[in-house]
Amino acid sequence: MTIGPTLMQLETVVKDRLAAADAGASYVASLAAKGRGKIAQKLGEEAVETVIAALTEDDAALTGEAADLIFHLTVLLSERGIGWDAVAAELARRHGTSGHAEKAARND
Ligand SMILES: N=c1c2ncn([C@@H]3O[C@H](COP(=O)(O)OP(=O)(O)OP(=O)(O)O)[C@@H](O)[C@H]3O)c2ncn1[C@@H]1O[C@H](COP(=O)(O)O)[C@@H](O)[C@H]1O
Repeated sequence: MTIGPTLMQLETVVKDRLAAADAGASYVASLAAKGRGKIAQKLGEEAVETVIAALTEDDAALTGEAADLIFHLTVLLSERGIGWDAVAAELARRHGTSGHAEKAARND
């Protein structure tokens, strides 16, 4: 199992749900209907849960929280119109650049 195709499949489904006129039984559509702030809030909650799992829980729990985190990040990026291809391009641009050099380039 590789992450790339899985993320692209998820992104396709998420974009489809975001475009749906009727939220119906879709979690993605119902979350998006509450607004970008709510999606961002959920992402933040999942990030905290991931950190807690990393520090206090087993590998299975951490893996589950990581999946929740990436799912909600996919929803937020898609709602902003940003695809995983753009994130992949940014990571590829950084590849071979040391983290310190990258930080200096961003001047932070
Ligand atoms: N990967 C996921 C996924 N991961 C987590 N979740 C949902 O994310 C929600 C938030 O998790 P929480 O632990 O915070 O649970 P909660 O207390 O019910 O959430 P809130 O009431 O606080 O919003 C849960 O309802 C999970 O079911 C997901 N819902 C959907 N997907 C994918 O998105 C696709 C589209 O889903 P629908 O929009 O439901 O058709 C699906 O086919 C899946 O591939």
